[in-house]
Amino acid sequence: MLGTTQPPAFVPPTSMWNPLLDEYLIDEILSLEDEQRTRGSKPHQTPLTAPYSCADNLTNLSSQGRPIPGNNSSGGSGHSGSPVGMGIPGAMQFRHVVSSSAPSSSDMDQLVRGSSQGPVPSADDPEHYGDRRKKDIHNMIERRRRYNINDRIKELGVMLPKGASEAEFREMKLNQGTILKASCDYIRQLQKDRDSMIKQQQQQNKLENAAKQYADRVRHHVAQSYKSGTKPKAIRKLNSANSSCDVVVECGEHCKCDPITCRQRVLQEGRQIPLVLFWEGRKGWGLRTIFKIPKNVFVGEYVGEVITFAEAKRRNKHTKYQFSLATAITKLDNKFLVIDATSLGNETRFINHSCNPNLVAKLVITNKYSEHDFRIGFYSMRDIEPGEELTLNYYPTNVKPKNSKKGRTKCW
Ligand SMILES: C[S@@+](CC[C@H](N)C(=O)[O-])C[C@H]1O[C@@H](n2cnc3c(N)ncnc32)[C@H](O)[C@@H]1O
Repeated sequence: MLGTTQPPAFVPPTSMWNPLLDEYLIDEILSLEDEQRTRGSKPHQTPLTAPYSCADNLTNLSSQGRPIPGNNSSGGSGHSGSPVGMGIPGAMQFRHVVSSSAPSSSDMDQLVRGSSQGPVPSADDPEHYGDRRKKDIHNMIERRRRYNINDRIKELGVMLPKGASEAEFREMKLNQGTILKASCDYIRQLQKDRDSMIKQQQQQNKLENAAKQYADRVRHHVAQSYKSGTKPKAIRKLNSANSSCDVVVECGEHCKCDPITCRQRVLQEGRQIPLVLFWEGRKGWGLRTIFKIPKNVFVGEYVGEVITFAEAKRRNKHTKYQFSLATAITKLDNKFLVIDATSLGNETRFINHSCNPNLVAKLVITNKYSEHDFRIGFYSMRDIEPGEELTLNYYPTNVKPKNSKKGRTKCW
């Protein structure tokens, strides 16, 4: 290999061991050695004064006027433990770390100088001498590589997570095989974790984008409705909320409308008008409005436990918070259910009775395919002034009041 103008085609190492690389190194060392010997034999040439290291040669070849193809690295000293970018083709990919327990540069130096123990081969037999030197250097490199591998495996063992308990970990027989296997497992786990983190991050980004788009759409629609002069949903009137209609049908999950802009989902959005609880003397607690409520506006929903008539009858003596659908409408498919707000309910259970009410109760259907989605909504029958009490006729004319005498509606 030495003496050829072109270096051998270099295959980037896929492992720590690369025979081509060894050959190349050995040839380079021997050629340097030859060069020195030749220089030293010429009397008028300056001998080498600085301590000369074989390992230094490996890393400083390029600076000594022997260009090595592909060598971009300035190199290190090659001494124990320091990362060295080898001055050889493909060195960029091959970051070599010299083992701390490996034979040192001076060992290598000695070897190259031929001061190692054992008979020195005669210089008269250059072929034999060359072969012997080659073999020694090869062995030395091989030893260094082995030490290096061992040290890196030890390092991996120290870096591995301790697992369940440190004591258990210490008891584990950490031979090189187990360390390598545990390292592979650990790296695999890290890769999995990284993948799932990336997925989570992507999911989160998606959700954030969706939320942002949603908020933008809401802002856009509110701005549009203000521009076109329509009122925002909070005090929007519902066409069907007039006293001549007992049933209000809202858009539900089967409607194709946009849930944000749909004007037929008023009750489903909940109460928008602020109300206050007020002590009404003999009537007990009552409900008042702080702001003016225009006519035909949704005010609130009566919520509670939905029970059967039979169950309502059984509980009747113990509660005053039952609201029967039959009192809001006369008949709906013969299904009369009762909403009991005794143990579960909201502020609308404090609406008191009046023969001259300002609210009307309506049956609201939000999902026409489910009989359980009948709900009770309260709507303003007229304009209600700020501070006025909200009232409802508990006994519409077509329903016989439970405490009436001779069919006459009891009215306070
Ligand atoms: C649904 S609750 C209304 C809230 C009730 N005021 C409270 O403090 O719990 C119905 C009860 O309120 C009382 N009530 C409602 N309207 C009334 C009125 N106009 N006059 C007297 N009491 C009334 C009756 O005791 C009735 O049984």
